[in-house]
Amino acid sequence: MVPSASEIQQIFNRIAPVYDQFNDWLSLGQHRIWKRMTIAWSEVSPGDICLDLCCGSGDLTLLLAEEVGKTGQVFGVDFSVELLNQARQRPGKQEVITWVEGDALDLPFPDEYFDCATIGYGLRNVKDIPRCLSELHRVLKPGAKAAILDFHRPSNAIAREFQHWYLDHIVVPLAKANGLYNEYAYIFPSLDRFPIGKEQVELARAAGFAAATHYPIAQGIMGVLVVNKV
Ligand SMILES: C/C(=C\Cc1cc(O)c2ccccc2c1O)CCC[C@H](C)CCC[C@H](C)CCCC(C)C
Ligand SMILES: C[S@@+](CC[C@H](N)C(=O)[O-])C[C@H]1O[C@@H](n2cnc3c(N)ncnc32)[C@H](O)[C@@H]1O
Repeated sequence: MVPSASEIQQIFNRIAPVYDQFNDWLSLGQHRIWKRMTIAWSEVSPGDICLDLCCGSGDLTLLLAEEVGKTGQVFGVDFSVELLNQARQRPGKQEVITWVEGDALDLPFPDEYFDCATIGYGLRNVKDIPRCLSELHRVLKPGAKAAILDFHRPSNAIAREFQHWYLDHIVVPLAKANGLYNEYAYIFPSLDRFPIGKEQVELARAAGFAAATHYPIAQGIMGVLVVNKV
């Protein structure tokens, strides 16, 4: 069964206390590299006004904040109050960041407001991917780029087998031991129905992005969709 938006919100509120620690453990620290690659693809520059959509505990938001310098601004948007609370407490360049409790499907920003944007592990979790992409397109300035990091279903059969095995035998048991079985068991079905790279490119074009490229990373277990509003 596909969870409702409020069930998704509850999943992330419940995992908030362990979210960062689990990401480090489960990815053996690799998610930090994938997030730095995402920042590079966003082409963030000093002085930019940036959006980190579905910011969660704020990894990408804090990385963007390092790049925009003193004159830039970064907005981190999420609908999980508990993850936003974690984000607010983290060390880093908080002075250029505004944390916003909001819905990725109905963004509280004017048209053409942002110079660049990121989404980390958010697109797969929203209820309406075309609408999320269309909102992203609306709030970006002409010429702006966005980089969207998420799980991906590898085309290589060995990598695909490994991904299934890892989710079933490492991720879910660790979560279960910490009373979070349902929350982490949700990752596999959400990945199973998530469009693959080629389909993501088509969705981005339909949302109005003139250019869109999907880059598989980590043997195709993850991917970054880079979109450009021309
Ligand atoms: C970054 C990670 C998870 C983010 C994440 C995303 C979600 O949508 C969730 C939904 C519900 C609960 C939690 C999450 C959530 O934490 C961690 C990802 C780890 C991966 C499962 C795979 C890591 C595999 C390897 C150890 C790296 C292999 C690299 C290689 C080159 C093959
Ligand atoms: C897996 S977490 C990713 C957090 C962070 N971006 C990262 O890379 O670690 C997915 C996030 O998407 C948020 N999310 C899902 N649907 C949303 C929506 N409609 N509006 C705002 N946030 C949403 C969740 O609350 C959660 O914080």
